[in-house]
Amino acid sequence: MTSSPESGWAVPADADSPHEGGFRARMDITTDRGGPRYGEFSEEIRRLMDLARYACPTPEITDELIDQVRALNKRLEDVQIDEWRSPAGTRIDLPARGNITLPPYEISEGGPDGVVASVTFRPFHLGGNDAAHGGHVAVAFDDLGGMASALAVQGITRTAYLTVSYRSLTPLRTPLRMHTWVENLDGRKAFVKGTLHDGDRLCADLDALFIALKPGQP
Ligand SMILES: CCCCCCCCCC(=O)SCCNC(=O)CCNC(=O)[C@H](O)C(C)(C)COP(=O)(O)OP(=O)(O)OC[C@H]1O[C@@H](n2cnc3c(N)ncnc32)[C@H](O)[C@@H]1OP(=O)(O)O
Repeated sequence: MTSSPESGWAVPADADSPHEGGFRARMDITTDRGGPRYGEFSEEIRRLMDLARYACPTPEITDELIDQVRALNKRLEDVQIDEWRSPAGTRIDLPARGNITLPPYEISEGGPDGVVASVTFRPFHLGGNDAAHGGHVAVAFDDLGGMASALAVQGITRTAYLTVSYRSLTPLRTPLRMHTWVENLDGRKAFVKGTLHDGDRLCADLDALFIALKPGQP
């Protein structure tokens, strides 16, 4: 078992792990894990986060909610699995590969010219004054910048640096256009640029370096 002493949370270690360096040496992709309604489950979890972010329950309702969320967590504890086989991150048929920790996005283009996606920051991605938190904007750039670099090097990359310039407020609940592309490929180094637009308005742009991992590199 791999465990986190702070929370007592543990996931079963995979005796036959496909992890041989990088994020995932063998991409074990399937759209079956979690079942046909896994996308609905992810969406309900996001909705839970949205509602919790803006909720102001009475003490009695907080007591009730704790019991209900504990029961839900208990149910999820029973079906824990290692990161390499969890649907979250491998369900390529779902927004953001089914990864509920990412701002949900849907890719419309992905290839040598980069990646174009529609990203929607949810109410729970609030930074302040109804605008997205800058950290969540960086998360979206990291993932889609990582995808553009992975496509360019045809392998796994890791972020060496990532600079986001915030040009105007990024709205919540609005489909936004994110474009990431490799400006320059120099050996293992992929210099990536990116933009995030709300219609014609530039919300943020990206300047990042991703490094292609060597075989076996963690
Ligand atoms: C399809 C699926 C898509 C999924 C996308 C998911 C994307 C998510 C991406 C991430 O979030 S990754 C997590 C955040 N990143 C990290 O945790 C990385 C931590 N750092 C490292 O692991 C290593 O430092 C790193 C792999 C980035 C580089 O180490 P290496 O030992 O492989 O490279 P090395 O130090 O030999 O440097 C290689 C080249 O890069 C240059 N370099 C490395 N780090 C740099 C840096 N920070 N700034 C500028 N240049 C840098 C370095 O100077 C050198 O240049 P030259 O080849 O010209 O000599």
